[in-house]
Amino acid sequence: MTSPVLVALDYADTIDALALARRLSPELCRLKVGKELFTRGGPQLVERLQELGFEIFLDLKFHDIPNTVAGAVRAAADLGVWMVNVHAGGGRRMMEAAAEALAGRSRRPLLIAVTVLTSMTDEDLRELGYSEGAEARVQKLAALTRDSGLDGVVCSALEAPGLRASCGKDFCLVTPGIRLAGDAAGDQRRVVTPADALANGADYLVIGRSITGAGDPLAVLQQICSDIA
Ligand SMILES: O=C(O)c1cc(=O)[nH]c(=O)n1[C@@H]1O[C@H](COP(=O)(O)O)[C@@H](O)[C@H]1O
Repeated sequence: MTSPVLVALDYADTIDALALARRLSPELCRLKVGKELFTRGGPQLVERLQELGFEIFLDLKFHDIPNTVAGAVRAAADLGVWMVNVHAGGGRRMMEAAAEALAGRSRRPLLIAVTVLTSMTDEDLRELGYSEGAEARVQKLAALTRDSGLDGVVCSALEAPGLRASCGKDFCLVTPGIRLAGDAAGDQRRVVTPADALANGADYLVIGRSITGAGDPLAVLQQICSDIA
């Protein structure tokens, strides 16, 4: 599996999610199960997608007290998922507890922290009381994430060059907010094309509606994979 594409299965219905998965191929992508679909389909759906041969990014963005997040991450690992995430805003002790919960497992998911959501702008951050912009805030949260022993971060590919320089080549950069030329940004604000995201140093591209909303999702996925090969 060399494809960097993670297809976001943001569906309200498990039947639709499974139908899309059956049209795609584990050779071309991994699948991301987020809050909406997991709340509908639960662990059983994750297991069914894994039975189809897909590796799963369980995107539940855990953000709670350290003990609770450690337990949630352990539960995700027991499901056999490939990647799981927490919010870096939960702080050092929360992230350390999450990393500790996975320590010593023979097979463990990659543990990643969300920095600043790709739907947010500098103005949104100011409203929350942060004087720094997204770039500086992502840098700060990524450094804390790395120091807390996690494998990498979720960020916009706009921040990837700076993070590659500061966090090193082995720090995993997962980038949503991916849009094909001409696609509507929708609720996303910090958007980048697949080729530019990889050129900026991203390891993985999270792509939802550009694929799931297409008339022929497999054709779009194949086109993306050939464009970035
Ligand atoms: O953690 C994520 O995956 C995530 C973090 C972030 O900052 N921004 C973001 O869009 N995501 C997820 O990435 C996906 C993007 O979907 P599209 O905007 O449809 O490509 C959604 O499932 C989001 O939940």
